[in-house]
Amino acid sequence: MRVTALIVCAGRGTRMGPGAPKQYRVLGPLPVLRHTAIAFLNHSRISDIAVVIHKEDRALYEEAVRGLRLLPPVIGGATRDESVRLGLEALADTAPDRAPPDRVLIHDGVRPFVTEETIGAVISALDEAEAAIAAMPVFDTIKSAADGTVTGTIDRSILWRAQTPQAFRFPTILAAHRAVAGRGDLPPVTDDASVAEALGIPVRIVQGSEDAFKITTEADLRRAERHLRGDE
Ligand SMILES: Nc1ccn([C@@H]2O[C@H](COP(=O)(O)OP(=O)(O)OP(=O)(O)O)[C@@H](O)[C@H]2O)c(=O)n1
Ligand SMILES: C[C@](O)(CO)[C@H](O)COP(=O)(O)O
Repeated sequence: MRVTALIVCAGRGTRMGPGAPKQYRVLGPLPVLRHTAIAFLNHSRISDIAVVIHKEDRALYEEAVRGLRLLPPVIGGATRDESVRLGLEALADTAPDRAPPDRVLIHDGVRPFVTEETIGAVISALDEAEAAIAAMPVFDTIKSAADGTVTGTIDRSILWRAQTPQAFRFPTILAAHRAVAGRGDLPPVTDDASVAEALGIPVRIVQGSEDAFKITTEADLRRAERHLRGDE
């Protein structure tokens, strides 16, 4: 069985502020992306890895992954879901040299601390399901509000914080992304489970890890440095 990790890294990291895109920022001794790629390279059930990059980041990418055995990078698009779809199409278009993957794990390149356990768990979940995502329960009290005033308290027992990897049987997610591409009648798509949900495909929840937080802001990068040092 071919299990491919599709690592999306074509964003601009605007919430991080000025400087190199966050996926190429140095975290400890290595670029963020290199940490992430190594986590998947070290997993015995991952067959290969492809990274989706921004068209202006080729040099940054080549430097960050120098010496790592990866599939050729794919140029992404203006939105995360477009980058994913372009990555999936590239994986589909590898015949006759290589058959498409059986399973694909779509992962944010800026979640470097993905765990071996979570990678294995989302892969295994696909034995019984077409889709499975890493997620974490909600521990805070969640409010709705309008004009700065609370309008209610949301039942947090039904809420989960979606993470990545988000794992799919490859034909399922390829068809789903193709089906929703360009549809203006759907709510904004911020993860790949949303694409599957839009088509009524059941998505299993798999326990993720608090360590697998997404690096979005400067504060997250500082948190990641502390995590790497073992200070949290
Ligand atoms: N057009 C895009 C947008 C995002 N991503 C990737 O999707 C992941 C999660 O997205 P996010 O954290 O929002 O990254 P950015 O879009 O770069 O951040 P911002 O919204 O702050 O610009 C990141 O690894 C990012 O590189 C992508 O491949 N293509
Ligand atoms: C895919 C994701 O990381 C799951 O939580 C999240 O949806 C990315 O959202 P962003 O708006 O691109 O940061």
